[in-house]
Amino acid sequence: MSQVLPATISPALFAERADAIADAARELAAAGWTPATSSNFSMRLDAEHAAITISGRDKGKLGRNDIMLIDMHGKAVGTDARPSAETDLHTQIYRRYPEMNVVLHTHSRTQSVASRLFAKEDVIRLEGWELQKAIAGQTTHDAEMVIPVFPNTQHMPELVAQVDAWLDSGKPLHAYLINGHGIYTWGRDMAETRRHLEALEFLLGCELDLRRLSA
Ligand SMILES: CSC[C@@H](O)[C@@H](O)C(=O)COP(=O)(O)O
Ligand SMILES: [Zn+2]
Repeated sequence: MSQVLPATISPALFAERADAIADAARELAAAGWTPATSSNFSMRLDAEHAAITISGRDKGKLGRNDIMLIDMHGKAVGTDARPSAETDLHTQIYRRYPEMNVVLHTHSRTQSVASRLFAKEDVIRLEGWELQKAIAGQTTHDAEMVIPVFPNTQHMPELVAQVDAWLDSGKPLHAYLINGHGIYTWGRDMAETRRHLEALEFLLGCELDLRRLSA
């Protein structure tokens, strides 16, 4: 499946972003966070376009040809390939946060179990962990960081509406879990987004351990 680029996007830029996505995906897959073709990854290219993983590919074996171009409404651009089934959750972040350039979604065991356990409470409240400072803008362990857990659905507009409702209420949002599904987080560049994802994986694991030990 070939990718034709609009004249405004240089092949070098697309290749660089596609390689960055594939590299990150390979590393996250090696950590066991993308089982059975799950997870999806994207990077903004300009105000109107993003590069995103093609749906259904093994995320541990991605190359440049597994990444495609979309517009900010989630439509394929210059290819017949099918973008991630969860593309709308990526474009929503790019539309709502013009300063964000990377979105990562994974399905680790820790993320999956935490999403089920904390779904009853609708949110996970993180407080007192030094690693909260790995999230951009967080300056102390001594503040509460709230990660919502949204109900899962196969109907993407419902998920988008849940995230929109949270954002419209004015509450901060650094990441969210989807119940029984996984995590979404984002950042200004790949390094920041990877840091967010790693910190959240660690913090969710700590919260699970605390629940287990205090049961
Ligand atoms: C293989 S089950 C996981 C999928 O349903 C989905 O949640 C996912 O993360 C990957 O979907 P994809 O369409 O490949 O981006
Ligand atoms: Zn998913």
